[in-house]
Amino acid sequence: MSTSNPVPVTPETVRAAPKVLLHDHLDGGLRPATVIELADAVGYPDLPTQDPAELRTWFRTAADSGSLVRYLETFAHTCGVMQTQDALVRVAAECAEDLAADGVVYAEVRYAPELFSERGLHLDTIVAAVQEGFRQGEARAREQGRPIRIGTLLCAMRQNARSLEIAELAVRHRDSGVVGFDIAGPEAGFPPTRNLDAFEYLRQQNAHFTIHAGEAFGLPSIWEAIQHCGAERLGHGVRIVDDIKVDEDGTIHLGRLASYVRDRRIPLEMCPSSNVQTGAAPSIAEHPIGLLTKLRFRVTVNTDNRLMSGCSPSSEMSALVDAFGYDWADLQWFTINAMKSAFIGFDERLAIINEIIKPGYAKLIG
Ligand SMILES: O=c1[nH]cnc2c1ncn2[C@H]1C[C@H](O)[C@@H](CO)O1
Ligand SMILES: [Zn+2]
Repeated sequence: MSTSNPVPVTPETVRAAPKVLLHDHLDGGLRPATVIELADAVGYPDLPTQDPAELRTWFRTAADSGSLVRYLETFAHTCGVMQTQDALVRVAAECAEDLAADGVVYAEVRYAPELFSERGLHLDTIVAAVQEGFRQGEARAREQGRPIRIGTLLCAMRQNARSLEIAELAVRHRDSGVVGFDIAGPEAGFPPTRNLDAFEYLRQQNAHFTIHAGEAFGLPSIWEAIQHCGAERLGHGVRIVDDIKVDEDGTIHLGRLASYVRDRRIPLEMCPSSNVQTGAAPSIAEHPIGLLTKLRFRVTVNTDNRLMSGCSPSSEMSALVDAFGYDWADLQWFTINAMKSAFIGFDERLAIINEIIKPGYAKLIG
């Protein structure tokens, strides 16, 4: 990791570095001003304030509860304004632009279509509108000299039991940019095995899926997600540390599940700021990402919900630089880990690694 003439690692240079994002919720990343404008346009009356700066602070504070269930309550306001095709196109386009401006070159953005049908939008219409928005945002980003590619993941909400229907929706739209499936929502009380029919269907369709697991609930959730459901990646997966023991003398013991996750290179979609807010980790400095990175799990760095956490892909990476002293080689490693773990084709992943990520970091490493 020694370098001849590296560019200093600062928030600005980290922002300029190529990054890859696998775990970012569309309804958790709206611009505060957009929430307010859309609330006005669609007639949503329940926003806590009409001032963008105050709203930004409100989301962050309200999500800072130490509980996943209360954290999730804040999404009522974002989903509340995402109930028309125009709103969905706009939110998706701005998402692509914002990620591109932060240096993201490839992102998988997820959302639950069932949450946007309160006013009667059909699920297929919702997916088409979001895809249209991403294409518009990609085009604008390209014009601004920040090309980005966005793949979409469709989530089913654990508490709603509509996962097979959403899995079928994802497969129906696989040729227009939907690259995978996920289940989200409250974890405790809603084990991933409640959705086995959806996962079975996806496997039969050779489709990809990840599962939020090991965030608000521990090892049984991770074990079920991998061994019963067949998840290719873990959303968060942070509680895998419960299966790792560190002796006082520093000797490290991996349990069978932790070994399996590491040996099979199962990607961990880690979201440090979100985990601190929901109580899954005490602080960034004490976040298990430090240990898991040291042990060379397939760690990736993600935002989860940029609005609720007041973060961006680059701020999340910079926070890790501050906490753990990571250098460009580490940041490149996270980025390549993420790109290797994406749900697009092998040839496309390789092209982004070789043509964009490696040359980008080579310039920074010096
Ligand atoms: O970190 C999370 N865990 C579980 N569910 C989540 C998380 N972040 C967002 N969600 C939920 C709230 C959104 O409305 C939904 C789809 O994006 O996914
Ligand atoms: Zn999430």
